[in-house]
Amino acid sequence: HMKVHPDDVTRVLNCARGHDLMLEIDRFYFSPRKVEESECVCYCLLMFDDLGMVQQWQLKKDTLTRFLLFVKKGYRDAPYHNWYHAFSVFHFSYLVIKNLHLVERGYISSLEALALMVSCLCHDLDHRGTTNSFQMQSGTELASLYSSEGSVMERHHLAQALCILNTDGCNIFDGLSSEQYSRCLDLIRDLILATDLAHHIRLVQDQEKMAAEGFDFHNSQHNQLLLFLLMTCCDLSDQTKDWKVSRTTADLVYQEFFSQGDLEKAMGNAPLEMMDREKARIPDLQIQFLSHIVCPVFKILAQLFPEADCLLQSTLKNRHCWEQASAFFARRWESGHSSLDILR
Ligand SMILES: COc1ccc(Cl)c(-c2nnc3c(C)nc4ccc(C(=O)NCC(C)C)cc4n23)c1
Ligand SMILES: [Mg+2]
Ligand SMILES: [Zn+2]
Repeated sequence: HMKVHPDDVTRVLNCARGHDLMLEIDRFYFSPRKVEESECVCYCLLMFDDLGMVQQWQLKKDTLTRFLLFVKKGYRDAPYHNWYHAFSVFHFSYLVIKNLHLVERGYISSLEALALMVSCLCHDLDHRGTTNSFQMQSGTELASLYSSEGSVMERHHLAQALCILNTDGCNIFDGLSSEQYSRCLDLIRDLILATDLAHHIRLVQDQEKMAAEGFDFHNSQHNQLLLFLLMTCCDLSDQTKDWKVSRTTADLVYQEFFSQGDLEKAMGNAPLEMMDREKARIPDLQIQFLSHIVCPVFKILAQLFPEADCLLQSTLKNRHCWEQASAFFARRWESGHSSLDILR
């Protein structure tokens, strides 16, 4: 089973002690993928501290460090769904809490902010780089455990998160009252399960209605819809960065998709076109994904928070880049070329 060495904890605590937050780490345009892997855990500590959470929730730094190291070890080295994805999703939760002033303005409570950040860190734990439908179709052990409830992978990510919290010396919430503790675990459960895109697609019309009507601070439904929206925004946040990050992320996602497609073909199942390396047209698929999923989500966020307009603009700019790439490839596909090399 996963182990964390005491020297690792000491090394992170020493790193955090003398460290300031990296310049501009709290800006929306900052890409967390630039942080050295060996410094990520130290920066998680600094971000929790920067938001006053260490103080407010009496988080013990050695417990938090051990928890973070277990979470980092809990991710596999899949092309996309790895520790860096978790770290960047967590970083974006820090950005929205800090830059949209979510707690001070009363949109979410400080406990919800804590649960949001911890859920982001844990939301894809032990991901194998394959989808929920792949679990069901190939009858994996995770499907046999969770397929009756749906959201197979998300239930596994949640189980892994709870397992780490129950590991000796890793319960970061042991400074919370029993009422706060159970509320926090309920939030983490709902927030991790909300990262299933199928769950998001069921809710997005309600979220659009909420943004159109205006956020109602006395409506607990609006509070919950906002928390789920924030989880999806964090999970898709690579698409709010510059073109190089957006394109590189798409590369990694399609590495996973095409590997799954290869597996499905080997098993005699026909993969979705977006998973078939022989058929997928990445620029066109990305235009669809940005148009149908990503841009609508950041449009809702920008309607609720004017400061978030820059995020919507970035996703629209990235979609435009894919449109130009698609037009370019359409000409090349006519003349028989097919590699994406020009995008390097
Ligand atoms: C928020 O939860 C997730 C879960 C899993 C993934 Cl891989 C992603 C994700 N993160 N970045 C990407 C990029 C750049 N392209 C993607 C293209 C298609 C899809 C996809 O799942 N299409 C199925 C359809 C029913 C929507 C997901 C993509 N994606 C997000
Ligand atoms: Mg996921
Ligand atoms: Zn994710």
